[in-house]
Amino acid sequence: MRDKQILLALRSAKQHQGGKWEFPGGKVEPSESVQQALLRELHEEIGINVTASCALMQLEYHYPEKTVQLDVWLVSEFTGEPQGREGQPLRWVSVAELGDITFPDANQPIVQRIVQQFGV
Ligand SMILES: Nc1nc2c([nH]c(=O)n2[C@H]2C[C@H](O)[C@@H](COP(=O)(O)OP(=O)(O)OP(=O)(O)O)O2)c(=O)[nH]1
Ligand SMILES: [Mg+2]
Repeated sequence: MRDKQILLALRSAKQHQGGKWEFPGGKVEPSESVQQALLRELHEEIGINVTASCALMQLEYHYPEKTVQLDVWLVSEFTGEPQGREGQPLRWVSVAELGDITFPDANQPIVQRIVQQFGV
C-alpha cells in the first residue's frame, strides 16, 4: 500500500487463476520463513525492497483443482518503484475500487478485510 492505494498484478493466462488480478506474492520455499518469502517474491516479481510489513490475515481456500493457504501481509513501506518484472501488468487502485476488480475466488475475505480496515 502506498498513498492509500493498493498495488495489484495481473496473473498470466497460463498460471493458476490466470487472467485475474492478484496481490503480488508467491509460494513459500521449504527452506524459508513466510517473511523471507514475502521479501523474496516482491523483489523477484515487482523489484521492490520491503522495509515495513505486518500480518493481515491467513486463510485456506479449496479450489476444485487445489487448496491454497494464503498468508496475507500488508506492506506499508518499501524502496524502489514497482515494475512487472515478469511482464505482468501492474495497477494501483483505491480501496473503493477493489469491489470492481476480478480477483481469484479465494480473495473475497481479503478484500472484505481491507475495506473494513482502510475503507472510508
Ligand atoms: N500471489 C497471489 N496468489 C494468489 C492470490 N489469490 C490466490 O488464490 N492465489 C493463489 C494462486 C496460486 O495458486 C497461488 C500462488 O502461487 P503462484 O503460482 O503465483 O506462486 P509463485 O509466484 O511462486 O509462482 P511460480 O514461480 O510457482 O510460477 O495462490 C493472490 O491474491 N496473490
Ligand atoms: Mg507469484
